[in-house]
Amino acid sequence: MQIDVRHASHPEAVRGFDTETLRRHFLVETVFAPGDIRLTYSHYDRMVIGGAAPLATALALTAPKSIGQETFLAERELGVLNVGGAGRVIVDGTSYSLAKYDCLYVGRGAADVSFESADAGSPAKFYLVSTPAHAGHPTVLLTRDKARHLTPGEAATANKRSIYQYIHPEVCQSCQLTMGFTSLETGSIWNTMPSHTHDRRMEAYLYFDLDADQRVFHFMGEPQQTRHMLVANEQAIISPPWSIHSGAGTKNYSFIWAMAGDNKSFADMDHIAIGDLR
Ligand SMILES: O=C[C@H](O)[C@@H](O)CC(=O)C(=O)O
Ligand SMILES: [Zn+2]
Repeated sequence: MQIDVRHASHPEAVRGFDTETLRRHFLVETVFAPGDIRLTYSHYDRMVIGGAAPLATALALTAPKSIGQETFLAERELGVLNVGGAGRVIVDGTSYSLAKYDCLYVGRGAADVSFESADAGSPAKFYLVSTPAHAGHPTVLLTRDKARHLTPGEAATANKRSIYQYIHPEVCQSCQLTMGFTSLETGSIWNTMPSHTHDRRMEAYLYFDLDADQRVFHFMGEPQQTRHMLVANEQAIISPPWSIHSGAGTKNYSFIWAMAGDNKSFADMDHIAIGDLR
């Protein structure tokens, strides 16, 4: 297991970042390393994102020094969403089967968490998001049919999409974590346009189901100081609370979004008119 610590950047500093510096601070190039767990610890709201990609043997979630606890979830909650083949997450001896697009919420205090693939030839890819938590909520398996399903956007603006909300106040209890995924229809390429910010919460995206030779132009930055990063399949971005987070793909794709901060609202976004972006 490896953990990469990313400190928070002030928006005034980010105005001067070149491409490599932007990518070093805000892009996670390797989320899934076969047979390993890779984590990135962001100091924005202390969100940890990463991937568990088990092959023939199970992978255990241990507590690196950055977490400061005996066990990873001693003071944290965890969301797991599978974007690979079928697999299992074992939490304190209880095994949960996750097909692709299934999600598991693991409450604070779970001591032993491990990940297995059902078939090493078609390995599971568990995307992980963990945030500090000060109460224990029940661990719950959320299959795709349990998610809240929204269908915003239009073909004319190339943003017709399905949003599946899993770790969401109407679906499951959590302390501060919200998590789900969004899938664009063929021919639609824009996510989150018009853009928004929510300084109350940071956000992270994992782009997936994107063809290997295609890319997403991910837009970030203050609304009048936008920058972009070119993102490939199964790469993640960290979105600071002050930043827009919108993407335009060279083809349709999906992405897992997750947020942490002062509330779990989806209704308080600060929208930015397209004409006001710079
Ligand atoms: O604050 C909410 C997040 O940015 C995502 O839920 C947005 C999203 O999935 C979309 O517009 O497609
Ligand atoms: Zn957002």
